[in-house]
Amino acid sequence: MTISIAHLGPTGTYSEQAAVIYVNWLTKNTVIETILCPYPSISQSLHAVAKGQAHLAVVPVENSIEGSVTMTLDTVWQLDGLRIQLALVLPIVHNLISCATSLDNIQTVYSHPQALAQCQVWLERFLPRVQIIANNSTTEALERLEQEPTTATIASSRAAQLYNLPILTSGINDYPENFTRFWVISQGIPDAKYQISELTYSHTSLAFSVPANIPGALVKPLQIFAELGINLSRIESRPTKRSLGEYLFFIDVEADANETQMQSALAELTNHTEILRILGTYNVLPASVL
Ligand SMILES: O=C(O)C(=O)Cc1ccccc1
Repeated sequence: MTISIAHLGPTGTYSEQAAVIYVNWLTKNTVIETILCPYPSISQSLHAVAKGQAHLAVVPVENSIEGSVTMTLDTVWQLDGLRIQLALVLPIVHNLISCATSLDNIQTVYSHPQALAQCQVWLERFLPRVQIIANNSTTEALERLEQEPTTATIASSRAAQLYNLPILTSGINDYPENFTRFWVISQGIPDAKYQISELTYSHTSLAFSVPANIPGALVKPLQIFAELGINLSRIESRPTKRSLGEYLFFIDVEADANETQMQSALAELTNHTEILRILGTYNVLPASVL
């Protein structure tokens, strides 16, 4: 069986790097064969899965410095039926890739907004006068660098290698401890063949809207987990896009959705939420696999 895996392209993105790690793990642990399919945006890779054009998508969801990748959260909410099969966390090391011989010759820097944000102090210090242009991905502008020696891109060393381009300065992220969490996402019911086969799952991700914008609307959903002694590892709000000040909540819970306590929590949660989506119950690929 061959499955297609959508990811943010063109080739060499951090998302592709995460997809390759997942593919290596699949190859070692299953008989599944894979084909990687680059898409021009995170949203398009998720739409490809929703439309059945790809079996899976590997998308960034959260960075330890910059926080949520809002495009991922918004699209996962919008496309009902997507399921998280697995998570993996990748260390991120950004590099300034350019054919310029010195920083003084650079006029424009391109990259994905997350990468630009993760290097903003470095950029202000070493390239305070350059024009900064946000792209859909860290690799979108790489093909122009050879023709435009006054431009640079922030991307991975793997990307520099793939495009045969020089790294002018390496390790330019503002914080050395820089990690991004990726989700492996499918459409429909969870599928054991894409997951780490263990008896239980370590995480469950939920998203919900609350019935009314009233005092305490969020307290009750949170109280359910507190009272059952279930730990939350993340909470994020996003605008509903219906009216100013109305939010959706994304919650990661350190528990298996199939456990009895979680089943009670989820049943109770339906009484205190407007729309409740269980985005997935899954494990995290161990760091030893990276
Ligand atoms: O543009 C990429 O390479 C991506 O995969 C998005 C991204 C950007 C910066 C850090 C992690 C993921």
